[in-house]
Amino acid sequence: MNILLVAATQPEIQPLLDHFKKEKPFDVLITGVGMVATAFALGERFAQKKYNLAIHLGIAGSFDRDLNLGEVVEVEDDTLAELGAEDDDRFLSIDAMGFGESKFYPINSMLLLSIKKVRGITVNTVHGEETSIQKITERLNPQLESMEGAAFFYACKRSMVPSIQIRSVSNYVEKRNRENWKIGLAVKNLNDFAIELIKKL
Ligand SMILES: O=C(O)c1cccc(C(=O)CC[C@H]2O[C@@H](n3cnc4c(=O)[nH]cnc43)[C@H](O)[C@@H]2O)c1
Repeated sequence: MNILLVAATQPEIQPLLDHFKKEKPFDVLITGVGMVATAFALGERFAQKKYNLAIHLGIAGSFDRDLNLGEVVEVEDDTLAELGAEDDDRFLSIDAMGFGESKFYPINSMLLLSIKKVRGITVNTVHGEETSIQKITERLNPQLESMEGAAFFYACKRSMVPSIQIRSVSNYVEKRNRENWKIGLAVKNLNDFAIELIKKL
């Protein structure tokens, strides 16, 4: 089975790479941060090689205070939150404009994971201001945000590659304060989970 592990940055999956140092039963793609980098890197890779499963691993911000910092979750749908147009004080999604779709899903990977399933959004600009957080909460009520997730699902859908997105909460979405972020904990929990998952595949 050809498995592709995808991450925006290498530090997010370094413990896993160290664990499987000698023999990696998967390929690795470090895309760079953001949707554009992710879509390009995946398009390029999928044109070169056929995969049976792509797994996106990364940290993320949570809108949902019922999720703990460091909690590992599966993103069950992911929306390109900024793709559309302003119509005075209303936001018109790309769907409403009739130009396409903004919400993407994993392609059935047949994996049943015993972690929470959450609604994600994907953004170019990390939310860090109260009014914008309130607005996006009213419009899409997301639980999690990342800068790559929907682009990952999009590329997998276009190439018909079974996909799964696993994220660990590094911070709450709030007025920006990096001191509150628990990146170390999130990376550790994400990698512990992913190592066990890969061993079972
Ligand atoms: O500073 C570090 O040590 C460090 C180690 C690993 C990763 C990072 C990153 O900053 C990764 C950026 C990555 O994280 C996602 N992310 C995390 N929190 C949020 C958020 O609140 N809103 C949106 N995205 C978030 C994002 O997908 C970035 O690609 C640092």
